[in-house]
Amino acid sequence: MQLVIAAVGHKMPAWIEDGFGEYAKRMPPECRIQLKEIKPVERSGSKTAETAMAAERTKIEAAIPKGSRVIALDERGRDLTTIQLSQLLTHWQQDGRDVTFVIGGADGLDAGFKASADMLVRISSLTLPHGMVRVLLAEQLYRAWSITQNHPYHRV
Ligand SMILES: C[S@@+](CC[C@H](N)C(=O)[O-])C[C@H]1O[C@@H](n2cnc3c(N)ncnc32)[C@H](O)[C@@H]1O
Repeated sequence: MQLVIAAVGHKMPAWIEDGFGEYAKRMPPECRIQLKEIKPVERSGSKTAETAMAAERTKIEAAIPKGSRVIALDERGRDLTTIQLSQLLTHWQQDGRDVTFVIGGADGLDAGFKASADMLVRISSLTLPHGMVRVLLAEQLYRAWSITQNHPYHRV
């Protein structure tokens, strides 16, 4: 199983890249995180947020591996505890399908895309900057994996 993070946004500041890299590099080969950055669609002239998000949706869908389970990140999504995430990770590893987490851009994710995702998940009920979401997600995936391994990183 491969974990993919498809994230609208590129040219992130070094502190985001370092933070993401710190957790991504800790993941074992059988649970590697692959980051696919999607260049945001330019917001200009008559383009509405909806038009831009629809164009980003097309690029996001092109980045999702065929057959992958899709988890959309959204502040209105379902709350998961880290333990629940670790249980999901175990389940995903057993069924072997890739899992793609999708992080939207400045305006968020296209409504139709969110409706079609397998799951809508939030990290908090606060609106977070998209760069920070990829760092927090990578840390939570590492923490969830460490729980499945009884690794001392996670303390109850
Ligand atoms: C700046 S936010 C977009 C905010 C946008 N106004 C909205 O309503 O979704 C950019 C992306 O970061 C992710 N994001 C932001 N806050 C989040 C949270 N609390 N939980 C999960 N994902 C979040 C989502 O994928 C969102 O599309």
